[in-house]
Amino acid sequence: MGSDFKSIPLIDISPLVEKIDDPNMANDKDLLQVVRMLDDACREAGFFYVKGHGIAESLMKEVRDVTQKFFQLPYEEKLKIKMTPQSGYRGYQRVGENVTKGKPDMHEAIDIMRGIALALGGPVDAFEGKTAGDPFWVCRLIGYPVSTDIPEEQRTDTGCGAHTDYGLLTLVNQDDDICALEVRNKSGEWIYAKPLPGTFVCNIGDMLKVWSNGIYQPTLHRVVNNSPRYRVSVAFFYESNFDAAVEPVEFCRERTGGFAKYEKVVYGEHLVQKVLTNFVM
Ligand SMILES: O=C(O)CCC(=O)C(=O)O
Ligand SMILES: [Fe+2]
Repeated sequence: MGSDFKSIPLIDISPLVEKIDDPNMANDKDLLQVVRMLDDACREAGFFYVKGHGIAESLMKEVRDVTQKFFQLPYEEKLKIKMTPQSGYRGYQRVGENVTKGKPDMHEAIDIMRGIALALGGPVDAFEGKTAGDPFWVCRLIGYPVSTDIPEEQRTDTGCGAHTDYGLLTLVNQDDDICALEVRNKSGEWIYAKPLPGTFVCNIGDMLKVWSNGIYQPTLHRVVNNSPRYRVSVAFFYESNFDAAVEPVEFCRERTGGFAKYEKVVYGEHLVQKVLTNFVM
């Protein structure tokens, strides 16, 4: 579990995308090969790139361009959609408002999500009648300013401090010409997840560790924008339902000595605990 990987694998998932609704998918050799590569990547690095996902590179770029445009607006404009408890913790977060391990992160962001208001006791009506049992996802648009554009008294050296993601799987559409996302291997070296145009960088989160009884381990990562340009990324977090009780599944327990290495976790509780320690208002 975990290794001294020096680079992050790139996986062409087109056989999987093509056959995803095919009842005979389990007999497809190309598809099985993709599944094997995904399995290896989750065991070794906890990180992988995907191509062949079917989303046009032009659309991925457009999403980043719109994100960039929003963050260029005057601060007063951005504040019109400010993230508050009343907004269900959706909306705009200024530079320094997000905190990782006690240190303010040098990024601004917009969170678009559902479910979390219920978990945090926010207004349920903001969520169009959705209930706690609905699948949970969060989309986060992130901007990392050039450090000299941040007032010196606010400035730290990290765009986003070292962390693992909370949920199951994260997909990141990152700027295609700025190297800033770093992933830690077992020896403690930081390996760049350098941009590969047209790909998503994917990584597994804390819940997949519990579910797989530790066969898959989430990997620490951080963002440091040392480039002379503003960087944007768009992250999609795929998560457990907030009321889901996640525990090691039986076939993973059998493969790892027969007993559960992790206790049952109610996802909403894990999330609230992590989000509240990551947030200042
Ligand atoms: O901006 C990135 O490339 C990654 C951001 C990240 O790790 C996160 O928001 O959890
Ligand atoms: Fe992350």
